Amino acid sequence: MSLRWQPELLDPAMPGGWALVHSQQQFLFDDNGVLFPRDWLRRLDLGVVSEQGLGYFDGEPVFLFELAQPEDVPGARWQCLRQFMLQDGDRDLFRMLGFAAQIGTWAHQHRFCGSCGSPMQQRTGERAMHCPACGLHQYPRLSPSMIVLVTRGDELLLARSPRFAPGVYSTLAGFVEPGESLEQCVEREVREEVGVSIRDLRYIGSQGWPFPHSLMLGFHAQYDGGEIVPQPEEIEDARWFSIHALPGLPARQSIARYLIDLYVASRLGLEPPALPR
Ligand SMILES: NC(=O)c1ccc[n+]([C@@H]2O[C@H](COP(=O)([O-])OP(=O)(O)OC[C@H]3O[C@@H](n4cnc5c(N)ncnc54)[C@H](O)[C@@H]3O)[C@@H](O)[C@H]2O)c1
Ligand SMILES: [Mg+2]
Ligand SMILES: [Zn+2]
Repeated sequence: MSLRWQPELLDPAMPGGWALVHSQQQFLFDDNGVLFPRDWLRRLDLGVVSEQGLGYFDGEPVFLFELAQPEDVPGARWQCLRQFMLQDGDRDLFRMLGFAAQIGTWAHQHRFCGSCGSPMQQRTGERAMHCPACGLHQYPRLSPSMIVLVTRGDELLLARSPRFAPGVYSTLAGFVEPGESLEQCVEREVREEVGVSIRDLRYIGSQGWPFPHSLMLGFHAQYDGGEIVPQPEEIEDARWFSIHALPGLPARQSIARYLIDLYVASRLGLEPPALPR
């Protein structure tokens, strides 16, 4: 893995450095990019709700200014995290922004103790919020989610959610529920979303996914039985597609796309793709 982006717990009391400005899944940027001199940003007097030391980009310390809402800054604009992902450029930059968005949103949403309502404080020495009144600790939130490509020989079961861009179909995904194993989650989600049963579940790989705080655990599975019945509201359409006539597919940077490309490559005897990180 590349070394341009290295997360690390930096003390915000440290002087200088660069800073990202984040609010509601958007980042401030200008002609020089998303990193601004931190001391210059300080003088703008923005509505910062949390400042976090994130790590090193190209060896330079990077901090985060989390704002309550996106504010106007002369000469700069705001752009969604998803847009940065789709600009097929710098993977390290996107990994840094994905990390920053998750830490910033988490810090913003844990300013007050969920147990007693007191203001929380940032802990020194670990990435956690701490309630001085009742002792509660809160760590950055991660939601394990499974994602699975169901296949039947040369056919792939792909579905579309009403949220997708027109014509795009993808693999099935869903959040793990308390008490369930990943295997049970995959079987349940496939049953709920398309009504079919599966067998020969095989774990393929994982991907951190900052929309909004998922850890994607990717599988291949074989179709076992049942007719496709799309889940009302969640699934607009689901069908079998031949590997020779695929519809619009998810972004190259997603593990959804990797699961599809990997299977197609194996059927066609092609070189396997690399797991996006
Ligand atoms: N990287 C990829 O390739 C890829 C592809 C597809 C989906 N995903 C991600 O997988 C995750 C799950 O996919 P889905 O949207 O199909 O899930 P899903 O099928 O479980 O349905 C989403 C709904 O589940 C509910 N929900 C249950 N637990 C939740 C939790 N912990 N956080 C938020 N909502 C919760 C909400 O009502 C939400 O609207 C999402 O974060 C999505 O962005 C990633
Ligand atoms: Mg789903
Ligand atoms: Zn408390």
